Amino acid sequence: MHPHVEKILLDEAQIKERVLQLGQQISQDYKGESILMVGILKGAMIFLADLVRNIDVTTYFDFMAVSSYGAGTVSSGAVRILKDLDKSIEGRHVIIVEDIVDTGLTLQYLVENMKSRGPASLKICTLLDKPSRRKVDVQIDYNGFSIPDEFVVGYGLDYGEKYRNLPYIAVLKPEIYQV
Ligand SMILES: O=P(O)(O)OC[C@H]1O[C@H](OP(=O)(O)OP(=O)(O)O)[C@H](O)[C@@H]1O
Ligand code: HPA
Ligand SMILES: [Mg+2]
Repeated sequence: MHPHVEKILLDEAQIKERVLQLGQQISQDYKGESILMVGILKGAMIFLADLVRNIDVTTYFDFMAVSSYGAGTVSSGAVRILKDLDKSIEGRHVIIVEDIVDTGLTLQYLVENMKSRGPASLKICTLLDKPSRRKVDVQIDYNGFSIPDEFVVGYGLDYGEKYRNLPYIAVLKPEIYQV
């Protein structure tokens, strides 16, 4: 275990099993269609990479990068586009892939933004949901795990850009968040 980690919330085996289930469910729901998975950088990168390997319908990728947290643990509330999609999503079956839905502000912005581009359908898939922190109502179609109100890192999620490479989802020791 990494020395900065206080506790592991979800270990590698739990994540692997749930990601497999989500992939199977998406494959079933989109049978005969092709899907465009839009990964939200950087956090969703690892989840997306594992998820798509469990999907057996025709799958395309695109990416968007937005940022609202900067270096801290509190959302600034203002969502900035750092990288936009490469191509039009008009008429496509789009799934937004997120690592976590916390206040919901990022997702609300993304859903409104993408709906205006005329996809054939739009669904949301997130690995983690922190429902107790929600500030705006957002509909999640595929959720890996609901977690308590703790700032988590690992499996793509960062604190100050660190810890994304941990293979599990963990909470850091309090003294790490304070510095
Ligand atoms: O529901 P919210 O309160 O809006 O929080 C969720 C968003 O915050 C994180 O992104 P971040 O801005 O940290 O970018 P990152 O993925 O590059 O770390 C996370 O990846 C989600 O996109
Ligand atoms: O708990 C979290 N961890 C990392 N990034 C986040 N962005 C929103 N919530 C979180
Ligand atoms: Mg972040």
